[in-house]
Amino acid sequence: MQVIIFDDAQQVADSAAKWVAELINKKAKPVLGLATGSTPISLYQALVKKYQTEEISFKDTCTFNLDEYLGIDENNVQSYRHFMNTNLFDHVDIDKSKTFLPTCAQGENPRAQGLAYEQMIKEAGGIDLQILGIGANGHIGFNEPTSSLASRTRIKTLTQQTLTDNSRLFSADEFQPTLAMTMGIATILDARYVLLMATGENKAKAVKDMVTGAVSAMCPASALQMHENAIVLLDKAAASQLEDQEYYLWADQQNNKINDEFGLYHNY
Ligand SMILES: N[C@@H]1[C@@H](O)[C@H](O)[C@@H](COP(=O)(O)O)O[C@@H]1O
Repeated sequence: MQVIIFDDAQQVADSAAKWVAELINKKAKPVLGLATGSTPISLYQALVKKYQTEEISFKDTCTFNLDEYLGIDENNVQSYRHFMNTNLFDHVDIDKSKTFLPTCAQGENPRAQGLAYEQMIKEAGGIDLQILGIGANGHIGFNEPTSSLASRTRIKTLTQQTLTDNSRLFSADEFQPTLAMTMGIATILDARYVLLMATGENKAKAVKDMVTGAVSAMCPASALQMHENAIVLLDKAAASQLEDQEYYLWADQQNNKINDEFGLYHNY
């Protein structure tokens, strides 16, 4: 796990955008895994800027989102499809027919939908780079604590903590779904690279558990310790409970020299 600590959230977003841009520019048919939540919004803004300045084009990129609420219409402003359209897809040259979310409409079988999503990822050649945020309870996607580390795309019941954390995004008269479809932890671990962004003090405990805690279903993000290419981008507040901050900063300086010479990716 490569832990990189930045002064602030904007630097985290700029660094994440650099990883995405290098992938998009390097691969003929990049497959990008995307996340929702407030953390990656600044990444998407940075990517839109890079598109506007012609540093990148999304025309050959295919995307798979981590999760989506169950039975939600894509025109509902609370749907993650709406989130992706308004934060990224509507502002770049991506072909929307190549952007996928693990949807499950009313009446559809969530188990069959989960299997179909896994198959689609496989047919696209697998995910090159998966963007992740982290929940305050250590969840990734909607893989709540106790999720199997071998889980695949499926229906998941959200925890009270996640519902409370996300309730800020819903107005009082709006229905807040309690069920979601999410890529599983094994699905996420299959990505060639994973890039987790975490900012703010309220993520510090989850970040500590993920980076230095035991690999455990109680902290789903800790499964990333088993990933060959997991990069964790943190601002100082999110890194504040890590004991080895000096070491991470020093190791990053060494890595930067290698990155400057050989690029960020090594196994394409
Ligand atoms: N399913 C999403 C996660 O993918 C996201 O990482 C998490 C944290 O969101 P935020 O970045 O808003 O803190 O919230 C949601 O539950």
